[in-house]
Amino acid sequence: MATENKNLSVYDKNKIPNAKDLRFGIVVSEWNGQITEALFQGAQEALLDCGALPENIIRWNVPGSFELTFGSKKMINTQKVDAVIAIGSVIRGETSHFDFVCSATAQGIKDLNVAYDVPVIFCVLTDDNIQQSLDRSGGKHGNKGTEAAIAAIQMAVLGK
Ligand SMILES: Nc1c(NC[C@H](O)[C@H](O)[C@H](O)CO)[nH]c(=O)[nH]c1=O
Ligand SMILES: CC(=O)[C@@H](O)COP(=O)(O)O
Repeated sequence: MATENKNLSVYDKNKIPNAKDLRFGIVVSEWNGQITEALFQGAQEALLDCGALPENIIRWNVPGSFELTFGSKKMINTQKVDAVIAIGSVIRGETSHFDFVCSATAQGIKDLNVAYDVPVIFCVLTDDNIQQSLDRSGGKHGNKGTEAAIAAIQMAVLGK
């Protein structure tokens, strides 16, 4: 199902575990800050709505999406979190740099999920234009940050 057929912000709170005892790290890329701030707001609001305590949400900023892997690894190694949400916005430019940044970021975050026992949620928009990014960070398709927060809660309690 493509995003256009699903609202990223819709969740059934009754089916989501309470997050009051969970600690979350959120690593936010500063590239395309208008978009990543909206994604962060969506994620933070959903975590709080599901019972997370404000003091249990630790936010770090990194320069760009490529640095999300290192930032998430350092968050895991130093902050005793139950899940990490990696937030980024990559928008295609004139060159193939987009492909390398997207691929490296996706692979890097996947590698963290293999190497560590802390889930790292891929909340990185990889869009062809700014409108697609706006539509997925609080626009007509909802907020990917909300979706990522719900996934973070679900993965944090998986197997417990
Ligand atoms: N063009 C975008 C970037 N580029 C920067 C890289 O992510 C990285 O910070 C740089 O190559 C230094 O290592 N990053 C984004 O997050 N979004 C973009 O659209
Ligand atoms: C995703 C990128 O790195 C891209 O926005 C950079 O733009 P350009 O390919 O025009 O240098």
